[in-house]
Amino acid sequence: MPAITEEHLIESIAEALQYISYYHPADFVEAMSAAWEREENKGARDAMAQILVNSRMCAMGRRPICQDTGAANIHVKVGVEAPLKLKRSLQEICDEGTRQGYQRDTNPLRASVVVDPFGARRNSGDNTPCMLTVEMVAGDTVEVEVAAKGGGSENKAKFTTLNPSGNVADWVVETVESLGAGWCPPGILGIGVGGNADRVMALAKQALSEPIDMAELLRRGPKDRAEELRCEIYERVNALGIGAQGLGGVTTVLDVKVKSFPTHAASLPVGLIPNCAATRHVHFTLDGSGPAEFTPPSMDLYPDILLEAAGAQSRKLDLDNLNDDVLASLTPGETLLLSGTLYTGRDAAHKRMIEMLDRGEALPVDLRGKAIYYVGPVDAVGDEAIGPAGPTTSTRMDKFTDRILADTGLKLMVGKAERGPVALEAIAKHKAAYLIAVGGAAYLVSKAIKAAKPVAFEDLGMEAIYELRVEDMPVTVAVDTGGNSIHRTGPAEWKKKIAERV
Ligand SMILES: O=C(O)C[C@H](O)C(=O)O
Repeated sequence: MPAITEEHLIESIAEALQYISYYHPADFVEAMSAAWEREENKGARDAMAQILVNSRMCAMGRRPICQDTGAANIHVKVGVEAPLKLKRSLQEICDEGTRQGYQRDTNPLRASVVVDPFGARRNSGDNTPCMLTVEMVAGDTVEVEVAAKGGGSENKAKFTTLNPSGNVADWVVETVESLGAGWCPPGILGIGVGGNADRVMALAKQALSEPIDMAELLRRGPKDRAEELRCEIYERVNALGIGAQGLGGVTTVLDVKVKSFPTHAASLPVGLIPNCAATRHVHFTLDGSGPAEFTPPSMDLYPDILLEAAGAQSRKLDLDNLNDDVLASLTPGETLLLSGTLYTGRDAAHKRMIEMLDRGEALPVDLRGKAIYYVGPVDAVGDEAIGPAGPTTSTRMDKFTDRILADTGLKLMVGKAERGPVALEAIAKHKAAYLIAVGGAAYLVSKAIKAAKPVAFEDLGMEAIYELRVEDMPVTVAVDTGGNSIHRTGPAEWKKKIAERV
C-alpha cells in the first residue's frame, strides 16, 4: 500500500475547508427546505428563504456562506496499520492545511482565531491553530472530519453533570430556551451523554457531523433509548416556538443528534453544542492513493424561492436622515430596506471606543444620528465592494450600549438575535432602535453593500471600523424606541400557538 504523506493531508484539509465554506451539506439543504415549506410565521419563513437563497448563491459563486468562516475543527482517526510518511507533528500538518485553506486567493476566508485569548487577543492572521483531536483506530487508512465552526453557535455550548437520576431531555430543553437566538436557529443540536467532563463535549461535537435524518426517524419511529431521546428533545425544543433567528415559529431545530459513552456510577454528564445555519463539515478517507477529492452538490437540491423578504412591501429607510420621528415610527417585526451610510463595529472596536471615551479622547468617527452594523466581514475579491458580511451576535455588545448611545449620539444598531435587559433599557432610555439582518445569509446581505472603506482601527483586521454605503439592505425591526422586542413577543406567541394545538 502506498504511503499516506503530509501533502495528502495538507492538500485534502485545505480543499475541504474551501469546499465547506461555500457548499452546505445536501442533508442540511433538504432539511432547511422542508422547514421553510412548513413554517407558518412569515418573518421566520422569510429568514429561512434568505438562508436558502444565500446558500445557493454561495454554491454558485464559490464564496463563503457566512462571514464567520469558523474555526477549523479537525478530527483525525489514524488506523494503527496506516502507512504514514510524516515528519512533522499532526498539529503542524493540520495547521498547514488550515493556513492554505483559509488563504486561497480565489476565495480568501476570514481569519477569526486570536492568540493570547485573555490578553492581547491578537489575530493569528491565517486562522491557525486548528482545533485538532486525534484517535487511534483499527485499520490502515486515515479518516478525517473537517468542520468550520462559527463562534456564535460555539459560544452557546453548555455542560452539566446531572445526578444519575436526572432527566437529560429536561436539562436540554430548559437550556435551549435560555440560549436566545445567537446560535442562528434553525440548526442542529449535538448532545453528548456520559463519559466525563471533557469526553462528553467531544461526543457532542462529533454528534454534529452525523447525517441529518430526523424526518426518516420520525417516519419509522425510534428503535432504542438514544433515538427516543432524540425524538423527545426535537419535539419539545420545537414546541418552545423560538423559530428562525428567534423571531418565533414552528422550527427551532432541524435535528437532534445524541452520542453516549459509559460513565461513573455517581455521574450523568451532559454536553450540548448547537450548530448554526452555517453548518459546515465534510468527511474523507486517505489510503495513500493521493489527496481527497470532493464532489460539488447538485443545484437541483434547492427549492425555487422568490425572495419576498426583500420585497416591495418593505419600507425604505434613509440612514443619512434619521430623526426622532422616523425612529419612533419603527415597529417590531416590520421589514425595512436600508440605504445610506452604515458604520461597522463589533467587539474589539467597541472595547477600544469605550477606552477612548474613558480617556476623554475624541472617537475617530462621528456616530451622531448614525447607524452601526455589528459585523466582521470577509475580505473582498474581484469586483466585490466587500466579502460576505452577515450580522454578528448583538448581545456581546449589550454591556457597551448605554455608554455608546449616551456619549456618541448613535441612534440605530443592526445585528442579529435578541438584546438583553441592559441593552433594552438603554435603547428605551435613548430612544434608539435595533434592527436585525439574517445570520447565515452573509453573501446575500453583502450584495446590498455598494462601497466599503476602513475608517478606524485598521489594525483590528475584520474588527476594524468601516464606512459602508448600502442600498436596499433587508432588515427587520427587532427593538423599537420603547425597548419592545420581537424576540420576547415572537417566541412567546408561537410557544402558545403550538401548545394550543396539542
Ligand atoms: O464572528 C462572527 O462573525 C459572528 C459569530 O459567528 C456570531 O454568530 O456571533
